[in-house]
Amino acid sequence: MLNRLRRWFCPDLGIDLGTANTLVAVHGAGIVVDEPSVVALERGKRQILGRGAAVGRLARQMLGRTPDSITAVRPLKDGVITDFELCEEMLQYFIRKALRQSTGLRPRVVIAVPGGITPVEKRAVFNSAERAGAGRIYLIQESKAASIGAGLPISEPLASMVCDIGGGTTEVAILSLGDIVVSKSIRVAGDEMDEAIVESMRKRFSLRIGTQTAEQIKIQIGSAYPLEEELTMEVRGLDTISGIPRRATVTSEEIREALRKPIEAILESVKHVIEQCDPELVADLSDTGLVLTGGGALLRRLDLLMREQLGVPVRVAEDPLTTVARGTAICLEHLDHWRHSLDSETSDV
Ligand SMILES: Nc1ncnc2c1ncn2[C@@H]1O[C@H](COP(=O)(O)OP(=O)(O)OP(=O)(O)O)[C@@H](O)[C@H]1O
Repeated sequence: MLNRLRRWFCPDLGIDLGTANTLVAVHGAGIVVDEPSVVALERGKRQILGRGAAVGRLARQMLGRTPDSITAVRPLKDGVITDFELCEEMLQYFIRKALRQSTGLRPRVVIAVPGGITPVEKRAVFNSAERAGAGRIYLIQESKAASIGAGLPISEPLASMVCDIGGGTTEVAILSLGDIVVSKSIRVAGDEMDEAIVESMRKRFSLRIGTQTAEQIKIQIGSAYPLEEELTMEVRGLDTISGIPRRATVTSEEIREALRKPIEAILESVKHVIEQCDPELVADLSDTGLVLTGGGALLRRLDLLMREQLGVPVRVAEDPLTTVARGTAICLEHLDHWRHSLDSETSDV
């Protein structure tokens, strides 16, 4: 009763602290924060602009287009915190936004983290969350949160497989009886795809573009497998020889070729996980298949390529960008069931 009252005043928060986006989910209210993981600073200073409000969407608009006096920074890279102070301020901003009104109480939070993070990186997440105002803090592996969010029957004695392709990391796991049986986390995901497009534009078209433009190209015409109708897009950039702005028309075939390496790396990690798994569980996969989550799952026809290469059914989760955050919220809802398998720490509540 006391707990329920406490939660009414200060709801528990599920957080997908991502390289590209941070999402906060509240039980009963769904996703209440969905913003890019970016902060804007005055160049040479450590203070976030707008008295700490230039965070998320507002800061992202500044990324790559900032006047010389302003710089926009992402506090995470490859799924882990690279700037502790800024990450803490960003988290604080998002937690406040999610709670709407301050009661002085510290919320319980479940934070999704990549499977491959080191103890030092884990500590950084605990510390940032604690200083950002969290009470008891639980860490859950992203692949597990993704499986829960995608509604996979992971508590059953049956293999479920998930591949979460985010901005900084790809998390692949086979789960059964509530836990991860085999997993792999690689630091190749959406950001690496954007870099591959930047590189290809430079080599093929002698055109310099930023990663923001590369991401737009990926989203607009990117694909992993031939399309029924191939697409084109006009891209603006700087001619690497003359140094003046120029346009070029790029095709989806060219972008597919540019994305070949990162996609191959992701496919290899999925194959590796399948190879490591017990044959009995692998047999289940021909029925249960693989579920793709994370923003990278939205790449056109990635499911088709994977199905062809892996020989198991592959489907994209519903609303893949929010699957991990929804998984953390479900986990909070059934904390007694999941608690034993989570890392946890508490600050003075
Ligand atoms: N339609 C799309 N096609 C391809 N990629 C997409 C699409 N929409 C978003 N993305 C990519 O998805 C990535 C962001 O996904 P997501 O929000 O799941 O990652 P994250 O949780 O922030 O990262 P991580 O889990 O690595 O910390 C970005 O690289 C973005 O470019």
